[in-house]
Amino acid sequence: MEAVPFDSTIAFLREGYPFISSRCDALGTDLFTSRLALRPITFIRGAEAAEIFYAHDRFTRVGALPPPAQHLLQDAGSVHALDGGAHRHRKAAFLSLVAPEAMARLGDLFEVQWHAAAQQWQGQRRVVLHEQAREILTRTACAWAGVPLPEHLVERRTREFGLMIDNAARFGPPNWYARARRKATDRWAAGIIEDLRSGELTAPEGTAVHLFAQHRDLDGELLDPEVAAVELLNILRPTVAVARFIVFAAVALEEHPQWRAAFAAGDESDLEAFVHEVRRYYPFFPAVPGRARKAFEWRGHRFAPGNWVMLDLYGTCHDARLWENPHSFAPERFRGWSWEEHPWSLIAQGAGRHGEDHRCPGEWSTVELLKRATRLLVTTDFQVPVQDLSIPLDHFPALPKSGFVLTRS
Ligand code: HEM
Repeated sequence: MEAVPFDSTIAFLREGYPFISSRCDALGTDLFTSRLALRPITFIRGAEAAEIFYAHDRFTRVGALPPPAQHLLQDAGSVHALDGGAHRHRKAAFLSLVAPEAMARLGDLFEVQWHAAAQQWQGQRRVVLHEQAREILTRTACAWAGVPLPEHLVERRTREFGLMIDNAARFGPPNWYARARRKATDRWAAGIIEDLRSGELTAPEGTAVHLFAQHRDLDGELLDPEVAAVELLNILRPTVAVARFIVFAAVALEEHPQWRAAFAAGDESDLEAFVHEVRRYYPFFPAVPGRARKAFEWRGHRFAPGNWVMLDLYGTCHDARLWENPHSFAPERFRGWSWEEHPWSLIAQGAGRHGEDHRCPGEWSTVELLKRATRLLVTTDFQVPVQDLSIPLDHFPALPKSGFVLTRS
């Protein structure tokens, strides 16, 4: 392994998720500088780095993600692109959607859609869990968010969300295609917001579409329909992305059958711990980029405003100083654990405080959906045929090559 290349682009793409942490381990540090696409960057890793990166508004996301990724993920005008008071105000709106009752409703809708899909599986010899979960989640997310989704649009919307997720870290034609397709999704979502505002459509209070159609920023103005649409998609797309974690939960149940046996027997005392371990152990977002807003110093390194920094999420979730045997799948480690007490260690979905920092407001949805999916995976009748369940770490975002094939006896 070359210690630190002058430009890390090729090494990062070739080595994938462990790139930052393997360099940090080799150098005995939590910080090193290099370049990505020739742009100077500082890579940081670990719980203290997570605190530096998330707390006290030290970093902005503006200008941090390359446009090909940004357009497919959070996009311009979103909560992610805001800082300070404007960010906290918009973030509070997101957090108003995730109260316990709303999570129970999300989980119930998911179960209904899962059972409907499982009926269809009966007529099929084999299905791919990742594809099925994406469609189930597209239906679930739209129903939960108050978005009308006629049957003839289900496949199309599922495909568009999938393209955004799969191609955010790719460059060239696949990314251009996904971005072109996203334009149609943006128009569809903006149309729904406009129909709601004109009264042509109604949605219950407490749903995401109702919220973003009515939401006013700190200046008292309604969001532009395009921005409200972006925020609506920032609920729908990542909810569909939970399909990857559902596949990882299925892999974990297959490779650690004692958990399948416990949950199937109705012992759910470790269900939440299992779900947190799925989020910690399996690779999803490798790292998050930001740009320094203020000058400060950490570990002898001087950060100047505008400096580009990348926090290692995967490496921090596998940091041996935080996790005993970090490369073992061991849900027991999360018994009695709470993210309020440990905001800087399980950072697969960002770090810090949800209301103040850029930490993911979808963590409760993710946990709820994963708990429901795990329960359904152990109670739905199917077989797991021999297949390659290995997860290549040099592909962003990762997934077993088979997508997890299920067959029926
Ligand atoms: C599929 C699993 C998910 C993963 C791996 C994930 C990951 C992340 C990460 C790493 C961040 C922090 C980004 C940063 O610091 O720059 C984030 C932020 C965000 N996530 Fe998630 N997320 C997931 C699910 C969700 C869900 C289900 C929702 C919505 C219901 C959601 C909505 C958001 C939003 C709106 C932000 C921006 C928050 C802010 O800037 O304050 N995510 N997510």
